[in-house]
Amino acid sequence: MTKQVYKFGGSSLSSAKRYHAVANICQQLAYGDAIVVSAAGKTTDTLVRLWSCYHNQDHKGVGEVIALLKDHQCALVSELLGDKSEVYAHFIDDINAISQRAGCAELEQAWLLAHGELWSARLLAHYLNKQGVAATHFDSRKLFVVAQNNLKHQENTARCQALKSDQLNVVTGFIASDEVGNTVTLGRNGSDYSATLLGKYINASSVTIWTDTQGVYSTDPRKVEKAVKYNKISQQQAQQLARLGNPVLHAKTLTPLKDSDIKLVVRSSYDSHSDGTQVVANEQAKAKRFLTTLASVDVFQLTHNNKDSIRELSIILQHPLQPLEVEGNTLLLVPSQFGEQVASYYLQDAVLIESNVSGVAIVSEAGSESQLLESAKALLEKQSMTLRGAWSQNGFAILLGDQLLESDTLSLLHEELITAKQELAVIVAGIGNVGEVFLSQLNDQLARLNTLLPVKLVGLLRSSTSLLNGQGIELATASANFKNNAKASSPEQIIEFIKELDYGHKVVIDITASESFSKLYPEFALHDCHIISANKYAGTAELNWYENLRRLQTEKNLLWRYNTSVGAGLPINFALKDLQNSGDKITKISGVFSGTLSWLGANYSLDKKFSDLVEQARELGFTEPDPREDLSGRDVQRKLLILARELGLSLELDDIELSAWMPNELAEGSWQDALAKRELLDTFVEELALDAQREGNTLRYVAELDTTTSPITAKVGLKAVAPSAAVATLTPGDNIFVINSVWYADNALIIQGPGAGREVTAAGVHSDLYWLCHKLSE
Ligand SMILES: Nc1ncnc2c1ncn2[C@@H]1O[C@H](COP(=O)(O)OP(=O)(O)O)[C@@H](O)[C@H]1O
Ligand SMILES: N[C@@H](CC(=O)OP(=O)(O)O)C(=O)O
Repeated sequence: MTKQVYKFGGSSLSSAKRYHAVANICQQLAYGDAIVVSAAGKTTDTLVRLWSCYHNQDHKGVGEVIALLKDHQCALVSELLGDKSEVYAHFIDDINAISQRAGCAELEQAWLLAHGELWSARLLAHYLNKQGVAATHFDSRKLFVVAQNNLKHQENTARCQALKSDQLNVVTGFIASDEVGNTVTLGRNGSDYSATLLGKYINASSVTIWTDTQGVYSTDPRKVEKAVKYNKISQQQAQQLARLGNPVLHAKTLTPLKDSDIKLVVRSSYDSHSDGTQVVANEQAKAKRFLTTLASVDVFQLTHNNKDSIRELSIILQHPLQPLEVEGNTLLLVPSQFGEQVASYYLQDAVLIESNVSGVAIVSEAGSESQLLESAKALLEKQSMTLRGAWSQNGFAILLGDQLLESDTLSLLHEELITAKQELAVIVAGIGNVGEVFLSQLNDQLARLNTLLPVKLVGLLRSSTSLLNGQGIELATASANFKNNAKASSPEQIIEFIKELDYGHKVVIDITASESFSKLYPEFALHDCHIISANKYAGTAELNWYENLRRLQTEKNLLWRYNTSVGAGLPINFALKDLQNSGDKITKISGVFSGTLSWLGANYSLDKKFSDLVEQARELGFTEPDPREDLSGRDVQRKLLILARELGLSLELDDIELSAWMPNELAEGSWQDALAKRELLDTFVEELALDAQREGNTLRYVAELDTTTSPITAKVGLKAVAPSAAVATLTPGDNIFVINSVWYADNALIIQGPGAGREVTAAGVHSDLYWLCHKLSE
């Protein structure tokens, strides 16, 4: 049976709530799997502080830090297992042992630091037991032995056979032992390395690193809001990032995976449903760009490039070192904490040229490093940063100065050097009427879009067939290509395709009118896909579903544009958003929201039979094949709901009062059946029109939303209006949106024009796509 390894970092175990979330993930695992844990939250940092107080003989400090550790762990254990539990008692014994050793100068650093992981493994295993899951905790000092700085792989593989196949195995990360049983650590952040080592030792099929971000991003998403999550990154770039000190993966994580088929994935324990980032073989991922900060490094110049010495020093420090070849010189960048060790290792063979400097590294596709370095230099100099060193080499560039880079400087660099290169993959669903026109316009639009960011069409979908090509589909021949090469495809296949797309950004453009397709939107969001929809179903779906989708999109920084779902190309949603963003408060929206009903309203008069007019409209292609879909008013009701939700109102479709432009008796059977009873329709309309005429009014099919009434008025139906009213003087077929707000109180803002039609709708979708590209490139 194939086994899997799951590693939960400190960020995933920082509180009782987080342990609970981790336990929920573990519930899904199979017995025999291994779970590698780090110390909870910042426990290792606290233990390092304790060591430093002890080392400096700061007895008061020792007491204070021990109290801190006690507070944190006791709270965790009490909340999860109670203070009468075996784990609680064991922890108290441990802390007493630490205090006692500190008191009699017998503390040993690695032994002390090991406690964070020991506490986590014990607590998680017992907490899983409490939840009915069989789990045992293992002290990895009994599994991983190191001799002269080298792991004894053969022996360790044999030792790891001790893991149980009928339980979950919770193993401490970060720690190992030497040949005589003394504790050693694998370096800060070393639990990632423990996880891949264990993966190798137990021949696991995958190792999943669970952390607090949804994967590996173009830069730290906590510092740069617009950081882009990558679905796939190459092992080479992951390694490069890690060597430069990026914390998302420890520098040695990839070493045990060399020449193995073990998959490596980074995922978020905060959002266990989302895909993470797969770290794949170099040829399976496009080269990406990354920014990573460097804090407190020393730069040494070596008198000669001795690769063996660098390798040996990396082993001693448990930190892979990255030599830089600059104009015939070899430079070595090391975290300042190792500066003294490096100096005493090399003695006269290395000269310290910069001490305690900070800055940034850019990891990029080969060939662009020197250009990126020059651009970054110019940007940083503009920010008044004095550079102490700037170098580039195959695959990366480094810029160092006196200060750590602030978020705004990082964001600027990210915007100028990283985002600009992210490609957008476009999948167009629905290539019928409007879709065809959209595609034919896309060719011309591409030049404009490409000035913002590179855009590539990768998928064309119809209801049950699709043409999918992650490398890109030639636009000029796309329609013919679809006709000849489209294959039957299920929603699952489409989702899988989207999941695997190796692009910085992805968007599904939904030009279908399919409710079942709209149900896939949450899946699109889970796979980091933006959405543009002309389709009205998702925007008017049941509130709970709709709000969950919105929440997911917000959490993942995803954009959803749906301007054409109301009023085709008319910029109605845009206008509402814009007014609200500029501080206005919209009080009322009313108007005629259907081209068909607009045409019928403008052309009807008492000297005509309404049913004849409807038939005429149907023959002209102005109605749906079954005109009752228009006459029911359901479509207008959906449009009003989309606008109401745009204003932040939590309404359901049925909260909007609906009266159809036909009597209920006509709803049954086919349109032909309804036509057989056409006099019912004619009388229904005639009576209402006569009533209106008596008051000097005329009939229009109107949608109305008024937020100033209590309760809110939201209704759709026929209304008698003055012949001079804006809704009555409309060009037949046009839509009109009448907006009242605090600023447009007495004199309404009116948006009017064709609210349907292939060209304007397709152009409206392009407007959304342009907006999306603009936003992504900002
Ligand atoms: N490019 C990046 N992608 C994702 N996270 C990053 C990146 N660069 C820096 N980070 C930071 O790495 C952190 C995860 O590393 P770490 O705190 O060591 O996690 P853990 O405790 O799970 O091992 C994230 O919280 C994030 O702030
Ligand atoms: N607890 C150790 C090891 C580790 O890997 O931690 P994390 O997985 O939280 O980065 C450290 O802080 O260095």
